[in-house]
Amino acid sequence: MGTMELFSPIAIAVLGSCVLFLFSRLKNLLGPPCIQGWIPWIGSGLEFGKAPLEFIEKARIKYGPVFTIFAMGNRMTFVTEEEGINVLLKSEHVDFESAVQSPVYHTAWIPKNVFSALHERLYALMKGKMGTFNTHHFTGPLTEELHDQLEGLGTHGTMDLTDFVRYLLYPATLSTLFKKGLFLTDKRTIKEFYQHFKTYDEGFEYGSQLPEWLLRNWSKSKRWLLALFEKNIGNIKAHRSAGHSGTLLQAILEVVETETLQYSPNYGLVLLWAALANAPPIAFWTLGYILSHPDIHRTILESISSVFGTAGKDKIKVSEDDLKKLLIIKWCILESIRLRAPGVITRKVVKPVKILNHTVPSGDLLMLSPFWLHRNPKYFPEPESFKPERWKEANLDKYIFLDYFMAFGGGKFQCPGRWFALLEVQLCIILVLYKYECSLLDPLPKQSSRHLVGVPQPAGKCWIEYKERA
Ligand code: HEM
Repeated sequence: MGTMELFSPIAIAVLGSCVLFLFSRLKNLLGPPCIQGWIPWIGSGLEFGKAPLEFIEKARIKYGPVFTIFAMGNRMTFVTEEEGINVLLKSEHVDFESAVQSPVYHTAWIPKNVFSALHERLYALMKGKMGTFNTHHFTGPLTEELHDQLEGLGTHGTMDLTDFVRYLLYPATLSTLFKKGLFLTDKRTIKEFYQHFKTYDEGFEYGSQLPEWLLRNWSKSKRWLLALFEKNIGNIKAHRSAGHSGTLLQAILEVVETETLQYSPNYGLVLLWAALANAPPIAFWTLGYILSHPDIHRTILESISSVFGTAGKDKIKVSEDDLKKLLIIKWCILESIRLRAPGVITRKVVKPVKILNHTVPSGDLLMLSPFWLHRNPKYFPEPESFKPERWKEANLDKYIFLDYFMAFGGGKFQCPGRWFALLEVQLCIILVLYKYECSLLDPLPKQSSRHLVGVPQPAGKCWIEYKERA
C-alpha cells in the first residue's frame, strides 16, 4: 500500500474512529464502574425504570461508593460518600443549571436561554422572600387560611390522609405564595385542578425526559395548567392587598418580565410544582408517623395543651414563641423528611472531576440520593427508626440541620423554599392536632419506589378519622 493510499479520506476516517473508540474505552476504564446493559441507547433503562430507587441501592452494594448507570442515552454517575458528595456540592466543575435546563424545558416549556438568563436572579429573590428573616410574615396568613380550610372539615369525619393534607395545604400555599383564593374557587375548578395537578405531578419524572407524544394524559394536564395560568396571569399581577409588598409569584413575574413577556404562565407552572409537590407528602408522612407512635403522639398533645390550653374550638393564633415551645413537632417533621427524602439531586459535570481513584468525564450527570444517604448508619445510627430526638443534636436555632441531611439539596442552590415548607407543615400539624382527636384507620403504607425526583409518595391509601375535641 502506497503512502497516498494510506492517507486517503476513508482510511483517515477509519483510523479516526478507531482512535475515538479506544479513547472512549480508555475514558470508561478511568471512569467509575458502569452498568450499561446491552441495548444501545436504552442501556440499563428498562430494569432501572421499573424500580429506580431500589436499582441504585443494589448498584451501590455491588459496585461500591461511585458507579455509573447508563440509561436512555444518559450517563448518571452516583456518589454515596464524603469524597463524592463534596465534589457534587462544591466543585466548580459541576453545574446545577446545565443539569436542570432540559427537564425545565420538557416540563414547563421554558427555553434554555431564558432559563439561564433568569435563574440566578430568581433564585436570589426566592431565597430572600422565603428565607429565615422573612418566614414570620407567613405565619399569620398561613394560620388564617388553614383555619378556613379546617372549618370545612366539620366536627368529625374520615378521609384518605393524602386528600386530607392536600385539602388543607394546597389552598393555604396558593393563597400565601401566589394570590389569595387563586384557582380554588368553585367546586368544579377545584376538582379539575386537583385531577390535573395529580396527573402532572405523577408523570413529572417521565415528562422531564420522554417525548410528549408518549405521555398523552400528562401532556393534556400540563397544557390545562398552563392555560389556567394564562387565563389568570393578568389577575395575579393586578391584585395587591393593601400594605403588602406582593406575593412571591408577583415578585417573580416582575423579574421575568424584565427579560420576556412570553413566559410568565410557564414560570407560574414551575413554581406551582415546586410549592405543591413536596410539602404535602411530608405533611402526610409526619402525621402518619406521629399517629402511629402513641408515645410521641401523647407527648405532642401535652405540649400543644401546655401552649394553647385543651379546648379545640378556638381559632388560635400561633406566635414565633409558640413555635419555639413546640420544637418536638419540628423534630418530627425533620425526622419524617429524613426518612422520606427525595430520591436524587443532580448536577452536570462540565469539566472532568476526580472522585476517589476515578475520573468522571464531562457530560455525566452527577447524582446523589438523599433518600439512601439518610439510610447509611455511618451518618445516621439506626437509620430506619423514626427517632425525632436525634434532632436535639442539630443547631436549629442557627438554622443548621444535622450533618449529611441532604433532603433540601445543598451548596449554592439548596431548596429556597425549605423554611417556608417547614413552617407550613408545622402549622398544619399544630392546628389539626389542636382541633381534632385523630387516629389512623390503616397501617402506614410503605413509600412508592417508582420515582426518583422529589419526596416519595405513599404506595397505598391510609385513612384518617378525626373528631372535634369536646
Ligand atoms: C419538604 C418540602 C420540600 C423538599 C423536601 C424540597 C426539596 C428540594 C430539593 C432537593 C431541591 C433541589 C436542591 C438541589 O439540587 O440542591 C429543591 C429545589 C427547589 N425548591 Fe424545594 N423542597 C421542598 C419544598 C419547597 C417549597 C414549599 C417551595 C416553595 C416554593 C420550594 C421551592 C423550590 C425551588 C423553586 C427549587 C429550585 C431552586 C433553583 O432553581 O435553584 N421547595 N427543593
